[in-house]
Amino acid sequence: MSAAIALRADAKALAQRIAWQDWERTAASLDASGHAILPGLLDDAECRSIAALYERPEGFRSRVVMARHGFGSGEYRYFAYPLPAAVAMLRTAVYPYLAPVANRWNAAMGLDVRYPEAHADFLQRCHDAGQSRPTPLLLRYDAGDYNCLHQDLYGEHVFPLQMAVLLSQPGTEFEGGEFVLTEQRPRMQSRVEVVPLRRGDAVVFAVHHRPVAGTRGTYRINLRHGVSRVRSGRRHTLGIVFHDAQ
Ligand SMILES: O=C(O)CCC(=O)C(=O)O
Ligand SMILES: [Fe+2]
Repeated sequence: MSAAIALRADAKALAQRIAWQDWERTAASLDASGHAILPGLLDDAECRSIAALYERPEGFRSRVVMARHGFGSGEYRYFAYPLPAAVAMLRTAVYPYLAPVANRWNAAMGLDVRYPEAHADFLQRCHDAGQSRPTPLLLRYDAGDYNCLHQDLYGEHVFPLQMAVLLSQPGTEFEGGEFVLTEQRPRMQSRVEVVPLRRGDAVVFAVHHRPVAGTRGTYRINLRHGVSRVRSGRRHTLGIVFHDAQ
C-alpha cells in the first residue's frame, strides 16, 4: 500500500471518529460545565505520530519556552501553514459541531457576534482583520513542568470554544500533569475542575467566558485553563484554537 493511500485511509477513519462523537451530549456538557470530553478522538498511532512532530521544527512557525514569559515551565511550538493533515482535519471538522453552541452562548450573553457554519468562513473573517497566523500548537512538558492558568486570546476575533488532545498516556508515560479549568463567578471565589483524560481523549472548553442561567437572569462567568505539575515522564498535547492570531 502506498503512503498516499494509507494517509487517505487514516483521514477517513479520523473523519468518522469525529462524526461519531456524541455531539448532543457534548453540547449539553458544555452548557452545564463549560467543558466536555471527546473520548478516543485520536488513536494511539495518531497520538504518537503527532507528538513526534515536536522534534521536527520545520513544520512550525515559532517556539515558546514558557518560563521566559512567566507562562509556566515546558515549551510549545505553533504549527505553520499548511497544517499537518490530521491537525487541519480536526480543526475544520470539529468546528461545525461547536459553532451552534458558540452562537447560542453569545445570544445568551447578549453578544452580537455570530459564527458561520464553515470554519473557512470564520478564518476568512480573522484573516481580513489581520489575524492570519495559525494558532494550533504542540506542547511538551517534562518532569517539573506545568502550564499557568491562562486564556488563549490572540486578537479581536475569538471563537469561544477550543480543544486540547492529550497525546501521552497518564500513569505510564507521565504522572501528574492534569488538565485543569477554573471558573470565576461574579462575587464568588474561584472554582476548579480537574479533567480526567486518557491518551487520545480531547477536552473541549470555553476560551474565556460562558453563560450561566441564574435566578436573576443569565450571567457571564470567566474561565481559565492550565496544567498541574508533571511529576514524572513526558507529556505532549495538541492544542486546537479556532481563531488565528495577529
Ligand atoms: O497541555 C494542555 O493540556 C493544555 C494546553 C493548552 O493550554 C492549550 O491547548 O491551549
Ligand atoms: Fe491554552
